[in-house]
Parts: sequence; structure tokens; C-alpha cells
Amino acid sequence: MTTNDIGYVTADGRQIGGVMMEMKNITLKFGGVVAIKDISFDIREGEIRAIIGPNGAGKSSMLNVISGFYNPQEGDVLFHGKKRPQMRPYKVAQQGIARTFQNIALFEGMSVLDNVMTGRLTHMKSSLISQAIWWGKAQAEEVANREKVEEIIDFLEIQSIRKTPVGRLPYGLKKRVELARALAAEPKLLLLDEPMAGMNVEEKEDMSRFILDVNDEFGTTIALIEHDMGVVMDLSDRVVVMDYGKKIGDGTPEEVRNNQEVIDAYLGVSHD
Ligand SMILES: Nc1ncnc2c1ncn2[C@@H]1O[C@H](COP(=O)(O)OP(=O)(O)OP(=O)(O)O)[C@@H](O)[C@H]1O
Repeated sequence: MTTNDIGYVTADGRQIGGVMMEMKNITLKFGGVVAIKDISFDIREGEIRAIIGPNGAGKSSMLNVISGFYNPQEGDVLFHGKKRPQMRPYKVAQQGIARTFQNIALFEGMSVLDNVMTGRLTHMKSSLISQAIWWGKAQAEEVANREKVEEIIDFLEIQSIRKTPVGRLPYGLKKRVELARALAAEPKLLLLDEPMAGMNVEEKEDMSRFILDVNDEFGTTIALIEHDMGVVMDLSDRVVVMDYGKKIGDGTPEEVRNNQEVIDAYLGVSHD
């Protein structure tokens, strides 16, 4: 498949746009450990982009570079063509980037609704003082935020558990609530950290469907990392494959599946 400045058309006929985020020659080290070695790739408007690789390949490190949490020692991250400095998490959120975590990061004692509501924080303009003075305005904002949250709760089919404390939910549903919270921020770029990890087959199918629906319905660009190659192949438009911190493949699922270096990495063929 070839890409150009304008974008490309996917196998299922969707138009993908220009470059949203570009990783240029990224190298990230932890002391003597080189977690990412000179990797370049881009993420385009509207696409579902996966980063896969065996254990320790450097996927989480890469997601943390994309999210702005890690600052690479070498290379640049360009967001909408502009070099991006290291940013605090709230700045990242303000830029329209939201994420989920591998180890679910929700407030266990709070209801589903309240957890999803926390995803709206970046959209809440009223300060405590202005809420006191302009009570009506703050109330209107609260109603608008509630409406958005209810829309997402309906979309992800979690209406029946909206009042349930998150701590009481099974794993698969917690993952869905985390997705709901990230969506509540109305992100332009959604980062998913192993969204299918620890799920059974049915839960994986549900999550795949929701990821596709989010991309289709809201036009959200999605970048996800996954350990399991199988689950992302049907889902992704393009896939980056990492192994031992290096990029060993980049292309459509079909291209990546037929790449000998990728096949060897997943079969555990020795590097010497
Ligand atoms: N905070 C850290 N401090 C030191 N070394 C780290 C740190 N984070 C990652 N590493 C090392 O960097 C390398 C890449 O790790 P990373 O977690 O990014 O891989 P991964 O592909 O996400 O692995 P997994 O699939 O097991 O989660 C590993 O050798 C790991 O031990």
C-alpha cells in the first residue's frame, strides 16, 4: 500500500487523511537499556494504527512517547506538523489526546457514571469561584457535560450499570468503562494500551466492535498497542511491528503478516 500527503483509501473503502502525528528517529533509553532504537512512523487522521510486538519489544515505551509522558533522548515528535515538547498530562489532554491504561485506572468506589464524568474535566470551564457567581452558567455546563456522558454510555451499551460502583464490575466491563471515560474527553487521538489484555474471546470481540464503532461514528483516530498479533489484524488499517526496541515491520495487516522478520520474531527465532 502506498500513502501520500493527502492520505490513502483503506481496503474497506474508508478515506484516511494526512499525517496527524509523526515519530521521527525516536530513541529512548532507561540507563543502559535501549527501549526504542531509532524508530520512525506516522499516525494519520482517521486511521486505526496498531503497534504490536512480543514481550519487552518497547510498545509501552512507545505509547508513553506518543502520549507525551516520556521524552525521548533522540528524535522528534511532530503533532500536526509542529515539534512537540514534553508535556504534563493535562496539556496532553487539552491537545485532544486521551488514553486508557493496561492496568485499569478507574476510581473503584465511584459509580460508572461518575467515573465517565471525570473524563469531561478538560471540558469544564467554570472555576469554583465562577460557579458561585454565575451559578446558572455552571449549571448549563453541567447539563451539557451530562448529556455528552449519557450519549457515550448509550453508545458503549453500559446503561444498565451506570449507577454501579466500578469495583463490582467484571474485568471486561471495567475496560469498557475506561474506554467510555477516555471518549468523554472527545479526543481527536485515542491511545489504547492493550485494550484486549486479559479478556476472554467474547469480551475481545465486543471490544473490537466498539473500537471500530468509535472510529466510524466519531471519526476518532486510534493508536493502540497489543501483544497479541491476532486480535489487531482485523481491526487495524496499518501496523507497526517492534522487536527488541527496533521497528521490524510497518504496513497493512496483510503486508505485516507476510513479513519474514515479523514471523521470525513471533516464532522466537534467535537473533544471532
Ligand atoms: N521505566 C523503566 N525503567 C527501566 N527500564 C524500562 C522501563 N520501562 C521499560 N523498560 C525496559 O524497556 C524495554 C521495553 O519495555 P516495554 O515495557 O516498553 O515493552 P513492551 O513491548 O510494552 O512489553 P510488554 O508487552 O511485556 O508490556 C524492556 O527491556 C523493559 O525492561
